[in-house]
Amino acid sequence: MHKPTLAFIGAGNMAKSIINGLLTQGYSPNLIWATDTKVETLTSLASNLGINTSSDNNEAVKHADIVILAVKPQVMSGVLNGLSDQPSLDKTLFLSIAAGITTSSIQQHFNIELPIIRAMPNTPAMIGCGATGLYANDYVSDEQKAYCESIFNAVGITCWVDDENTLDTITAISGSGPAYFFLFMESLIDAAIQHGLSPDIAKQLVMQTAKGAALIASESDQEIATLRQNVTSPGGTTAQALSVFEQNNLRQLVNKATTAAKQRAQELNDPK
Ligand SMILES: NC(=O)C1=CN([C@@H]2O[C@H](COP(=O)(O)OP(=O)(O)OC[C@H]3O[C@@H](n4cnc5c(N)ncnc54)[C@H](OP(=O)(O)O)[C@@H]3O)[C@@H](O)[C@H]2O)C=CC1
Ligand SMILES: O=C(O)[C@@H]1CCC=N1
Repeated sequence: MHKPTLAFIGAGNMAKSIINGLLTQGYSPNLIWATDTKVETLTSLASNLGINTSSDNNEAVKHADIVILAVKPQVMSGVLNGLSDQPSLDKTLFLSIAAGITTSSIQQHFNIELPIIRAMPNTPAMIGCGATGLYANDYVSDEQKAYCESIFNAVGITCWVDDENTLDTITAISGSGPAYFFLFMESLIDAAIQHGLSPDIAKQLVMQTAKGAALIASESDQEIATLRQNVTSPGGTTAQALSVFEQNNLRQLVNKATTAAKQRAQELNDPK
C-alpha cells in the first residue's frame, strides 16, 4: 500500500494525541486530514501542525484511504448517516476509536460491506507511549491490518484481539487507565499538601515517583509484586500504608471500577 491518506473525523483530545504522535514520528502532514465542528480547532490544527482541515466530513473522506472515526460514541450514528451517501467508499478502510461502538453498528449505516477496524488507543499516544487494542472485521485485508497496526505502533504498543468484546475490557483497562493513574497521583499530591509539603514539591515528588515506578515495572525482569515487596521493609512505613489500602479493599475497588467502565462501553453501543 502507498502511504495512506488519513481523515480524522472529530479532532478532539484523542485524535490530536494520535496526530501529534504521527507527526513526531515523521508522518507527512499533507497525508492527514481532520474535521471538527469547531472552526477554531481546525484553524489551530492547520496553522500549528500544517495538516489539511475541513468542517465538511465528506470533503475529508473523499481524500482518504483510511477514515478514522474519532467522535464521541453518542454522535457516531449521526456522523455515519452523513457519510453513507458518499460514493466510492469501496476502497476506504474505516477505523473507529469510539468506546463501545461495534463494527456491526458501524456497518449497518452502509449498503456495501466495509472493512472496519476498531481500535482502543489511549492519550499517552501523544508522547509515543500509547497502548492500543485492535480488532478487525472479516473484510479487512492483511495489508490494511498491517497498515493500521503501523499507525498505532508509531505512537506506542499494539495488540490484536480476535473477540470484539475484548475491546470493551481493553477500554476499561488501558483506554480509561491513564485517568485512574492520574486520580491516584492527584490523591497523593493532595495528601502530601495536607501533610505540609508545598504544592510544587508535592507535585515534583509524586510525578518523579510515578515515572520511576512505571519505568522500573516495565524494565525489570521481576514481578511487580516483588518490586512492591522490595519497597516494603518489614515493620516499616510502607507496610503500614499498604495495609490501609488492602484493608479498604483497593483491589476489589479497582475491579469494580473496571466492571463499571466495561458496562458503560456496552451501553454506549446500545443506548436505551
Ligand atoms: N479521550 C480518550 O482518552 C480516549 C477516547 N477514545 C474515544 O475517542 C473518541 C473521541 O474522544 P475524545 O477525543 O476524548 O472526545 P472529544 O470530544 O475531545 O473529541 C471529539 C471531537 O469531535 C467533534 N465532533 C462532534 N461532532 C462532530 C461531527 N459531526 N463531525 C466532526 N467532528 C465532530 C467534537 O466537537 P464538539 O466538541 O463541538 O462536539 C470534538 O471536538 C470517543 O469516541 C472516545 O470514546 C478512545 C480512547 C481514549
Ligand atoms: O471515557 C471514555 O469514554 C473514553 C474511552 C476511553 C477513554 N476515554
